[in-house]
Amino acid sequence: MNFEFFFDCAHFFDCTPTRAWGIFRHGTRNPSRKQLFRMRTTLSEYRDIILDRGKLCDIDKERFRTWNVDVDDAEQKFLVPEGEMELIELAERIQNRFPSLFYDQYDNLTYRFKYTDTQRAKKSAESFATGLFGRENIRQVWYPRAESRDPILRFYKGCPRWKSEVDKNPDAMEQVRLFAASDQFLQVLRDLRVKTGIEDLSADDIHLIYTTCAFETAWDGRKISPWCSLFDKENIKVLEFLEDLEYYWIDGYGYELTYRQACPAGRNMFEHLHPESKFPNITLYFTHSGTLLKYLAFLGLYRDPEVLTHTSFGHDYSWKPSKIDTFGSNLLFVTFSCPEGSKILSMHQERIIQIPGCPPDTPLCDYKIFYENFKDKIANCNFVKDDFLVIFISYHAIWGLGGQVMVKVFLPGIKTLSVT
Ligand SMILES: O=C(O)[C@@H](COP(=O)(O)O)OP(=O)(O)O
Repeated sequence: MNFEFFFDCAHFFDCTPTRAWGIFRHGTRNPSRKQLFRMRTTLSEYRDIILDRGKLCDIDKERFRTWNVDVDDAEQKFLVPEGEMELIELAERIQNRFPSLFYDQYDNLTYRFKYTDTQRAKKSAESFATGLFGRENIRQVWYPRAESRDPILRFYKGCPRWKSEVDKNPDAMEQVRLFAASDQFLQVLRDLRVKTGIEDLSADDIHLIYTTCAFETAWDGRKISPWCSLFDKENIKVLEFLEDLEYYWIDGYGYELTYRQACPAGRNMFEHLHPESKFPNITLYFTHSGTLLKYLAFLGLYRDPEVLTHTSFGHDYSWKPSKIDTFGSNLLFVTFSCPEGSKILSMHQERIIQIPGCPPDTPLCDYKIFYENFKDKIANCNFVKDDFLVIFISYHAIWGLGGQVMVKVFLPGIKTLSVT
């Protein structure tokens, strides 16, 4: 069903929006220090070779002639002006859609913002607040202390089991390695070696060129990055697929542990969306790519019937991080009070989405049905953290009402955090 028709309706017939819970990736940022270093060294050297013997038209060569890296190391991964605008405008659009819920006056009983302990997430939260309340009013906004290993906003940072079994597990990259050895990828390598005139250009170099093209396009869509001119459409499809594959196996459906560990965030969502929740009406979290992807998989979104492997190239599939995990990616859930009970509206990238298990023919899902879909995952969300077994026992389990007792059991010698 096409839900666009409902898109501008803050009120669905007799329903009124009462609560919201949103999780956002920060906006467009600078590359990491390591990437900046490689851009300054490797790419500057390649720029000179391309100018000398690259097979490009004059206009593309001209772009290379004036190219340099203009980002200070001290600002690695910082939010850029474009990223601020993304969050300001996103907030304005959300407010326009739900004006009665997203008031333009801040008060800490209505709003709760939280960001991770990074400049880009903090600045994104502040930009979002600017969009809601206006630049002159944002000093009143209160933010809780940011945590580097926030158990909700960046749950995987505190999960050594995921780190060893998935993130650092060489097997998790097997499909990526196989695709990097495929004819399709080797063709990209050949194409780029001819265009650049660099005979020993490596797969790593191609990745660096591809991400530089992506960053420079994100910073200013009106400017053409010279590095993009090295690719044709087919090359881009191949490189996009390689990234999709990597994110699938590291941050998505490849391993169940990856998305099961998102259950504390899921529980938090229900605690805040419940119609009788005592938390502020609007909760907004500003975090990272890794969180958004794992949370999408926790929700069962963009799941393909077939496992994504190196042979899936050219097939139709939904797990596309270049669309579902862009800078400024957003997931927003809104509780509606309706005559027949409470309902949930789910939105991803500002479009209404259907959560698996919810009826396909209506944008609003009964709160009870919505909760039922996740009840088991939330009830079986047990973590071992440091020396303590931390068990969340939910009371009022029905409807996931926001109440729980945290029990810590001392377990000497156990240092892993795991989802059981
Ligand atoms: O912090 C970063 O470098 C990446 C990966 O973060 P994790 O998945 O490691 O949190 O996320 P981004 O900030 O771009 O959203």
